[in-house]
Amino acid sequence: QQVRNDTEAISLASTDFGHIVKEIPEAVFYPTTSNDIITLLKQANDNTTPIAARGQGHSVRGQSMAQKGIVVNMTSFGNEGGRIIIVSEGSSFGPYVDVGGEQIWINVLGETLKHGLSPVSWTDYLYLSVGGTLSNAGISGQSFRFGPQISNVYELDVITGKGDFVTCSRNKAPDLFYSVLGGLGQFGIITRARIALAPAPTSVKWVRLLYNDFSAFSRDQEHLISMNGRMEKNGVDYLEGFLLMRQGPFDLSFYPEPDQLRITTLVNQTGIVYLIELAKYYDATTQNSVDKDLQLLLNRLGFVRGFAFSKDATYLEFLNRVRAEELKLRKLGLWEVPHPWMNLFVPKSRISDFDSGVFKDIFLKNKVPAGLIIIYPMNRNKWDDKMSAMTPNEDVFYAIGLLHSSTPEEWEAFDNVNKQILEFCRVAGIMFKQYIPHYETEHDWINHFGSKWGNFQLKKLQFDPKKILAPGQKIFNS
Ligand SMILES: Cc1cc2nc3c(=O)[nH]c(=O)nc-3n(C[C@H](O)[C@H](O)[C@H](O)COP(=O)(O)OP(=O)(O)OC[C@H]3O[C@@H](n4cnc5c(N)ncnc54)[C@H](O)[C@@H]3O)c2cc1C
Repeated sequence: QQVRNDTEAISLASTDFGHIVKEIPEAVFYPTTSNDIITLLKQANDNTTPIAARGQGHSVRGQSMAQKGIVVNMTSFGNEGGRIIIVSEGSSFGPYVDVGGEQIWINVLGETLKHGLSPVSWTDYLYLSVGGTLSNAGISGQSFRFGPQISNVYELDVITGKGDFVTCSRNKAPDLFYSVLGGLGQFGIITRARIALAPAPTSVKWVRLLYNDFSAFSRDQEHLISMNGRMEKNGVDYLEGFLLMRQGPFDLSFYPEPDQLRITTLVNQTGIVYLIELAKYYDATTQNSVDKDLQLLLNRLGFVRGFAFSKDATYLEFLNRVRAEELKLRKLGLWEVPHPWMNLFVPKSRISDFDSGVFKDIFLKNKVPAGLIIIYPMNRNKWDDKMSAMTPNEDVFYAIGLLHSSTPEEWEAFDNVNKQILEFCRVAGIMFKQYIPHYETEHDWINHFGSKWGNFQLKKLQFDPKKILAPGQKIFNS
């Protein structure tokens, strides 16, 4: 059945991973072909019905919801067409894969690995849809070298808000291509993406290094991302970072049991331990040299001696690492809980002020439970400013994820901490950008898009003049 308004379909479409916002649609539409979506969008234009594509609903603030509108549940898409994931190896720009916008990245990886190939840029968690991550940017520890996922797209099929089917790329209908990438679902529904591939490694050295000093930590992170050529052999293949804070909570399961106590002691002594997580990929041809290469690299870094931990994983295990966390949390009933998450991009020139004002003052001093805090730098020249995604205006900026899980009673307290952080940045004049942004007033959106706002508005008029798409973002209907 293509249109459903039963309780099950409606209640799924009126919630998301955030468990904070609830917006109830009139109905949920289950398309199988592009024509289904075209017909729906043409009708919706006639009636000005709000329409939201829902990939996996892993937004945290209702971005894939449509109050009194129609949610397009993309999971049914492609079921009749058979064209879901196709790997092509011979082309002038190298191997690529054509994937449905509804596909989740774990399945893209599974298919491409059968050919010994893999996308190069990832998100930490792979059960997100291609259309959903390309509507934001898609970032992870590979972004410093390859850019976000949106930098690795060759072509898209998009059904615009007007209901027109358009194949677009840097050369063909480039306005639509650039608008849609990072475009928060405002211009069209992505039904296919052509994504760059490269030979896949088989294995990974997965390393964590502990620091008790922020400046040594950030210096090393910035040094590691400066080695960012596509074929770079001496650097790392993945780089992220985390915080371990005295007040917790933190998870020590990565580390050998005999080391866990001394890690806890280090955290208690210093209050905050900064942790670099890096990975070096290898395969049969490099397995004899990878340990030596890694050692050479580590010798030059300033982590606390004796606090380097390494393990081997398959490439698949490593990329799919968050799945193991998900399954653990699900078992404890801690996955489907409120997630008042906030992600920021902070310019390198102000990162140490952010450390003092947010990590040391707001969190540590006030003993605020910190949840998972992720922090790692990226190179802006790997992003394409013609795309809709926003970054700070500096060559290097840090992605900071403040990923709290909470009880239904407590999420507002965490959200108040988020507000305090935003206020701190405002007062300190830190020119950050929100990633996976959440704003509720036009004024804030104008501020977010800065000099791109005029063009963003124009493209909205061109591709979705009735402003029916992705109302849950609250950009044009706040
Ligand atoms: C556990 C977890 C880990 C995460 N880790 C990362 C990470 O490491 N890096 C990162 O970058 N992000 C990460 N995210 C955030 C994630 O990338 C975004 O929330 C993304 O939007 C989720 O994809 P989705 O398929 O669930 O999208 P949805 O929540 O379903 O949709 C998001 C937006 O995209 C629109 N949309 C959905 N499908 C389409 C389509 N086919 N065409 C056009 N628009 C569409 C929706 O209307 C909505 O506005 C994480 C999220 C979670 C829950």
